[in-house]
Amino acid sequence: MIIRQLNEANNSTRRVVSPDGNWESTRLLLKEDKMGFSFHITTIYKGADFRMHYQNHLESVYCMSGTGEIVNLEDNTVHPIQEGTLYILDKHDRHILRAHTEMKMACVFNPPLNGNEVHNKEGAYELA
Ligand SMILES: CC(=O)NCC[C@H](N)C(=O)O
Repeated sequence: MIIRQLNEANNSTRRVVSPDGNWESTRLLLKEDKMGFSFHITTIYKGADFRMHYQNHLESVYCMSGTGEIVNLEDNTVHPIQEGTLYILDKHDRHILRAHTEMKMACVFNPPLNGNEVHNKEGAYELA
């Protein structure tokens, strides 16, 4: 069994701050834990408006607090995000995320991240 505390992880190298100024993410569970997925608590900063395309990963994102919206660039639909919303990028969907307020998200990635990934120009994480 593995037990981790967010407040401890926030003060460690598990906390990654994106150089683009849009988000930070504390990666509580990583590839090295051999669970087959990684689990992160992510803060999207208020006013963030950015494009992503996880070409190499599937991702589920659950909103714990805050409000915003996601644009599905595959069909140009816009979906509000609020506490309790889960969006699932099951088709490597190109998307834009907008934060109307700060948003706290719980994120699961398959395959798991190694720990220090930040987005490349495409808004993807490279595979190690
Ligand atoms: C929701 C989202 O994809 N935010 C970018 C950061 C990512 N969740 C991560 O934890 O690396």
